[in-house]
Amino acid sequence: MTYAVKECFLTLQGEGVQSGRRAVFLRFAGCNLWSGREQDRESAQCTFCDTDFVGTDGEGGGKFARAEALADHVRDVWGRGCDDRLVVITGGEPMLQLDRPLLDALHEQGFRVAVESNGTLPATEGIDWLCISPKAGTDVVQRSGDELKLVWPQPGVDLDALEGWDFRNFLIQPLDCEAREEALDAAIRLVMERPQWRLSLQTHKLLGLP
Ligand SMILES: C[S@@+](CC[C@H](N)C(=O)[O-])C[C@H]1O[C@@H](n2cnc3c(N)ncnc32)[C@H](O)[C@@H]1O
Ligand SMILES: Nc1nc2[nH]cc(C(=O)O)c2c(=O)[nH]1
Ligand code: SF4
Ligand SMILES: [Mg+2]
Repeated sequence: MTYAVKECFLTLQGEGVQSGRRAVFLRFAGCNLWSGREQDRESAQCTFCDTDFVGTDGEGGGKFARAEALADHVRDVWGRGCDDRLVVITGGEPMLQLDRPLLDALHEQGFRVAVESNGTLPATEGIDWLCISPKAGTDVVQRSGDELKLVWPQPGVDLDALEGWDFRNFLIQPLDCEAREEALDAAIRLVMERPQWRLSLQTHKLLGLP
């Protein structure tokens, strides 16, 4: 399997329960809910994406013919001499490309592997931290994991149904858009009304980190 990587860089995890941790971000190219082209955004299944995941031309991106070569690249981006290695695999939609050989190769290099997925594809066995971020109107098949991170507001989402899914943490993340202040207010209101949810801010954006 050849892996198409948009970019691979070292930063802090900005979102969710693990936010603030040093992590290599491995961003795969391509998504099953949007082509990534602006002219297709309105007709896409996911219309609010904040990410460029098209092609392999980003920092640390490229095509990798073997899992071991990609895991070596991730290790090099992490740097030498630090333990507690963490890689966050995202995209695009990572479950289009993340397979068992890559998970094994990353574990072999001493990484804990976190994944950010839209949940429309079943997660590969062996992921250490699974974050699912459902999109309204899509068929989410992956209904268990470590954190469910819902971008808000999203018309058409059934919160009562989501609360029945098997997640250890329920997070609400304000939609980054022109109306971001209204989105933040709506997210805070939701947490005040439903205390099992916690606020997730995109702290890397506040900090000017990638
Ligand atoms: C770019 S997505 C890639 C992973 C996967 N495709 C997914 O949607 O979960 C990474 C995270 O950013 C969130 N996200 C995307 N666009 C956003 C926006 N405009 N505001 C807030 N969060 C956003 C997604 O919901 C997801 O949790
Ligand atoms: N710093 C930082 N943290 C993140 N957490 C999830 C991200 C993503 O795009 O999946 C992301 C990202 O793009 N940057
Ligand atoms: S599913 Fe994720 S990567 Fe795909 S368009 Fe939506 S937010 Fe972006
Ligand atoms: Mg991002």
